[in-house]
Amino acid sequence: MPPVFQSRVGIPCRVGDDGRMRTVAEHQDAVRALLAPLAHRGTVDVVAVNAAALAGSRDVDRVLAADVASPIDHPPFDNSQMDGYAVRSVEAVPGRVFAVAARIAAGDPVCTLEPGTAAPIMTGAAVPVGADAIVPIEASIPDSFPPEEGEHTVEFSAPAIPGAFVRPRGSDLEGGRMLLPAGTRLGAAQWGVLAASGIREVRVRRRLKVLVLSTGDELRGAGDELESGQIYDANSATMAIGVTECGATVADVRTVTDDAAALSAYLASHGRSADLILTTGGVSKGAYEVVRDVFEPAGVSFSSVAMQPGGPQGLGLATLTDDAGVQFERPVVAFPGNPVSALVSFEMFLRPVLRELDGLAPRRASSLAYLAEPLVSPGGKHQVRRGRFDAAGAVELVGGPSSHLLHGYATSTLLVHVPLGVSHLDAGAPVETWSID
Ligand SMILES: Nc1nc2c(c(=O)[nH]1)N[C@H]1C(S)=C(S)[C@@H](COP(=O)(O)OP(=O)(O)OC[C@H]3O[C@@H](n4cnc5c(N)ncnc54)[C@H](O)[C@@H]3O)O[C@H]1N2
Ligand code: MOO
Repeated sequence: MPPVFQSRVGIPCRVGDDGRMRTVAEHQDAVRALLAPLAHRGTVDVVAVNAAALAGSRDVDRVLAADVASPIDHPPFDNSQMDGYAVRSVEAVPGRVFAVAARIAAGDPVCTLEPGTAAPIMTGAAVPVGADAIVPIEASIPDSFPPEEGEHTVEFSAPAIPGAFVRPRGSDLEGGRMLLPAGTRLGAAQWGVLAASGIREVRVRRRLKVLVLSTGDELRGAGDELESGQIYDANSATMAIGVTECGATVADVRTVTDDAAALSAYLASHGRSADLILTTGGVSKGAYEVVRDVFEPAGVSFSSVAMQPGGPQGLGLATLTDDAGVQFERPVVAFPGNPVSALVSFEMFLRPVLRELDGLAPRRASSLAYLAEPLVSPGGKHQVRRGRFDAAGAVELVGGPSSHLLHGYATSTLLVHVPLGVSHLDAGAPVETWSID
């Protein structure tokens, strides 16, 4: 029974008959297995719970490495939910006249309410000892606070119910209980509750470090003059930013030439700095396949995956040697150089695993949609096209299937999946789409 690519919206398809190529699902599993040990990267970072330092920093988006218990009750004391009067509920019947006690503002220390009095209290202020209910100012007569000077009286138009408009101490969370468990992704609300607990710093998972290497003699960087036959390097940007969007960090991003000795020297000096080495280019069948030349002898396998674009792939644990002559191992994921091939490979193989390792939702939102136009696909491969919704909600394709069409990719909002075994789809046919908007 040949392996099956199980589409996320349930379109199963058989693998082609040649039996030589890996299926997408098999390669996905291989990448996940290779990178699984990175889940147990030992060290943690300590980040200060400091709004000013966190604002605008990448540290806002971190994952807790350890459980955090609350050192205090939330709220830390019974407090008023309304601007009104703190009263003893048994006394507060309509028609009864109260002497107005001293005002209680948020931030004032806890005081005591004398019997027969009602204390003006502001939202968030500590409920005085003896009071068990708050009457909102709207239910008082007069319905505005009297001046602080002089003696005043107040009555209420409705009875006070015990506990009314009191926010009891510990009603959100009692001190000592779990505030946030290990593995929690920190966002605005989570940083807020840490701050509200008075916690000064938290231990977060260290980010994965990825070495991003683009290979090719033809590649130049922004600011360089292009000479004949040269192009600007796109993959350094797509891969480094893709990695960053997965919560990982880029140990170094480098454009390297098709010079095996130079790449080996670079790996000797920088290879240890990363958890993972991600390369683009130099993996197919040309005369200058530097990635293959350097990593194949180091233990990385190069094979074809039944996917288009993104067919040629390298994957494995490389045994490398550092400048001191000491061997070390690093997982290597090698994508083809064509920019769309590299991006589609990233989407299909690396993005889900990196995001999962960082506690992020691994999958793109997917939906079944209908093609606005017919398409053809190599039946023996899972094709990934780029597209967007037209005005009628059908999927129009953006550009052709070729793997150099990066502008088309950049102006698309959908990846359109044409499963293995399908060589033609009519307009109106259902397709699985992933939102890359
Ligand atoms: N005889 C064969 N030729 C090719 C095959 C094959 O099976 N037999 N496969 C083709 C496929 S499919 C792909 S994909 C590419 C993969 O090639 P490489 O990974 O070796 O990549 P390069 O040759 O280095 O580059 C391919 C293409 O992409 C451009 N490129 C590379 N890096 C970048 C970058 N960082 N930024 C922008 N553009 C980049 C490069 O200039 C080439 O045009 O092989 C096919 N050939
Ligand atoms: O498989 Mo290649 O990645 O089409 O250009």
